Amino acid sequence: LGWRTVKRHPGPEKWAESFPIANGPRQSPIDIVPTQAQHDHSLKHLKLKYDPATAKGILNNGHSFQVDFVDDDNSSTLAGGPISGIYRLRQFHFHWGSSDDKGSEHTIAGTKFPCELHLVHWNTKYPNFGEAASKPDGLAVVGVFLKIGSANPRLQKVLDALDDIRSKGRQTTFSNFDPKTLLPASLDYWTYEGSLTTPPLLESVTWIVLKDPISVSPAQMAKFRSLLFTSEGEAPCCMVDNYRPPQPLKGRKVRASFK
Ligand SMILES: Oc1ccc(S)c(O)c1
Ligand SMILES: [Zn+2]
Repeated sequence: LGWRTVKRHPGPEKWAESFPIANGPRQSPIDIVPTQAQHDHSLKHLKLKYDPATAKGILNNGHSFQVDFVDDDNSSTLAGGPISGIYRLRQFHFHWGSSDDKGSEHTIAGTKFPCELHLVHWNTKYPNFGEAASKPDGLAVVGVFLKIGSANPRLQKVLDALDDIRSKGRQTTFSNFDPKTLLPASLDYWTYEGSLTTPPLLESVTWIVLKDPISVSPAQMAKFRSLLFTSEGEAPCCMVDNYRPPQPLKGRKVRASFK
């Protein structure tokens, strides 16, 4: 293998060796085909209630970066939509590409976006995130596409924090941030039953993928790509292409909240 082709980080094609669920019946992401999605008028509108004071920190975990939230009460929650009960916001993170023509995990009729935001919530019928993550109705993740356009001022505070967490394992405080400011005007969504898209690939996620993207500029995308997969002291490897490609639908139905 030439140096260009050597795989520094065992990518998605290797995951099934350690995580057989990678070939399971409800894996994510998927390609969403709008014409094949079924409008379900019994789907409720999304109820998102986020308290900026619950923002806690920002961490480079070696496969993405995440903004963590205090989740020991119902200050920041998701309800309504396809889910029953109340789910608490745990963290949000992104997946992105090495160039603007790829990077999202879900695709829309084959169209890839340069980046995708995941807001991760856990079902409060379970005692904590770890317990919920192992249950079929344990997690609800809101997915938001980012599309190249004008610079998005709402992203800037997150991107400005990346200078302090360039390497794997770095974290810093991140407070007073309302993730609702990252959402598009319309909360129309597709929903289906799926999984985490990174190991352990647990099949515990009700996916809620918003139809409308938010904008991100090429310069802002370059900030994402300035992060490193590697720890300080290791040969630096840019954190890019941390997306899993679409997985087989295996008979699942995708429902639409809109006509
Ligand atoms: O906890 C997580 C939930 C969803 C996704 S896609 C993750 O990467 C982690
Ligand atoms: Zn994710």
